[in-house]
Amino acid sequence: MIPLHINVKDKNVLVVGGGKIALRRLLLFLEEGANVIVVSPEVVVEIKNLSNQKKLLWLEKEVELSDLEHAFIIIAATNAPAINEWIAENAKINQLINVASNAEKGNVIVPKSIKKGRLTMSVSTNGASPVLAKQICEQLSLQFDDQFIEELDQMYKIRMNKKRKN
Ligand SMILES: C[C@@]1(CC(=O)O)c2cc3[nH]c(cc4nc(cc5[nH]c(cc(n2)[C@H]1CCC(=O)O)[C@@](C)(CC(=O)O)[C@@H]5CCC(=O)O)C(CC(=O)O)=C4CCC(=O)O)c(CCC(=O)O)c3CC(=O)O
Ligand SMILES: NC(=O)C1=CN([C@@H]2O[C@H](COP(=O)(O)OP(=O)(O)OC[C@H]3O[C@@H](n4cnc5c(N)ncnc54)[C@H](O)[C@@H]3O)[C@@H](O)[C@H]2O)C=CC1
Repeated sequence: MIPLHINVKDKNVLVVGGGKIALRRLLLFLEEGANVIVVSPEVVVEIKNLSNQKKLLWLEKEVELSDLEHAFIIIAATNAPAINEWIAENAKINQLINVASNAEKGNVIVPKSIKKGRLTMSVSTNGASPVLAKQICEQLSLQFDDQFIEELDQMYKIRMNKKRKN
């Protein structure tokens, strides 16, 4: 696996399942301006609220083949591993698919990530220990204080100015 930072703004993201893992995943995508569709017969109250606020579309049903069609990224996060794997098997070869119950069945994994201004840190243990990935990422992020983040922003502005002149 190689790490990539993907721009998901205005991209269709299908989240199958409506539990706490689905919620954790979809919040990441909503923050980045993706169009999130949740397919699940039941959802946690936070997802219900987001649906009422029109921040996402909730389809109150079990997943069907046709739901997968227009998704750029699919998150298979039901509590039935067989359903999650069925989703992965039926995704098209060029779709990105995350299987929450078994990373190896999908083609993307969600690392632990922390954003501070323009700095993004992300850590994956390739499924060995998600808890350790979280700890390592949090420790890493302590090395960068607010002043560093402001300096980074200045660097960005200077760099953009230079690029414009070239
Ligand atoms: C492969 C991956 C797939 C993916 O991309 O989804 C995956 C898979 C699995 N996680 C499982 C369990 C837990 N995962 C967490 C927590 C997190 N898991 C995250 C990522 C990933 N988890 C991806 C790999 C990351 C890497 O490579 O290091 C974090 C970092 C990011 C995020 O989830 O946002 C997030 C940090 C939390 C935060 O920030 O709060 C906790 C603790 C908690 O929830 O607090 C537990 C319970 C304790 C335990 O079991 O260790 C199980 C077993 C499920 C079962 O038993 O049914 C599987 C399935 C399997 O291993 O096959
Ligand atoms: N990647 C990670 O960080 C972690 C992954 N997991 C895995 O994530 C999965 C989900 O965990 P939770 O959110 O805690 O489960 P949960 O039990 O809280 O939620 C499961 C959701 O799936 C929905 N669902 C069930 N069958 C469905 C179907 N046929 N179509 C559509 N939706 C369906 C249910 O309505 C429910 O909303 C589990 O498989 C678990 O193994 C669990 C912990 C951490």
